[in-house]
Amino acid sequence: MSSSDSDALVLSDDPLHPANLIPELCRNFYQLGWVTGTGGGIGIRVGDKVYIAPSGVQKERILPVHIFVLPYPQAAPSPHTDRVFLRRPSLNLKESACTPLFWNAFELREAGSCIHTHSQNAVMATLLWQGKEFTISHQEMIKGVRVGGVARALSYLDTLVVPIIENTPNKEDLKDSMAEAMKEYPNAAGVLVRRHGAYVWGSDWEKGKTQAECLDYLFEIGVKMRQAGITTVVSS
Ligand SMILES: CSCCC(=O)C(=O)COP(=O)(O)O
Ligand SMILES: [Zn+2]
Repeated sequence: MSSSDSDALVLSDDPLHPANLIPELCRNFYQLGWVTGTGGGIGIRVGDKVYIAPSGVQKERILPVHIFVLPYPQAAPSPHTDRVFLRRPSLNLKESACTPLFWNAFELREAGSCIHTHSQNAVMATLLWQGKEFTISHQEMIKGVRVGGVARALSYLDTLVVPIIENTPNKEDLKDSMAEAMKEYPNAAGVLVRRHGAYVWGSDWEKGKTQAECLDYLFEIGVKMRQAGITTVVSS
């Protein structure tokens, strides 16, 4: 494929094209403090293509030409390449180190997007919930969260449970523990990574964004409640 052919995979006048959405969403997430200092990001899958941002760059300054495009499902990689690409940026960039983790959401939940945040709300939740689960109940925003991130919405009467996995020095090493947590908690809409952040997904980019917003709200209110010493639920 020539570079102009492969550029056609990321150059579009449509603001909803994933190569336009990823830069826009990353700018929004930067304002929320989710992707500062180059950390965090989003991967979007539409049908048989996955769109991924570069690694280690200022995520709020990404352009469509910086986007990698990978086939989905991923063909078996050759011994000389880790991954198969339909399009790589001409600049000397590497795909996000989150790619294998985003793949967990695509494969295990048939997700259409996966968002990785370095939100301090998520990190604080993993510090105040020292076990392997974050839980919260009796919050209206629980109704915005979907079972498994992609199915029916939870009810006000449901308790939200998000598994917490331990961080590792190398991001790639999180793939297996994230997948194990997703299998052990099939109803969870995301996975928290202790002292690091969260991975949240949805069936498309909009629903993934909504899931990430609802979960981040619940991490924040949960943290504030613990810090205020509120441990009981008062009814009526
Ligand atoms: C200060 S960022 C450390 C690496 C990390 O956790 C991260 O999310 C960055 O991922 P990237 O997409 O830049 O490979
Ligand atoms: Zn990270």
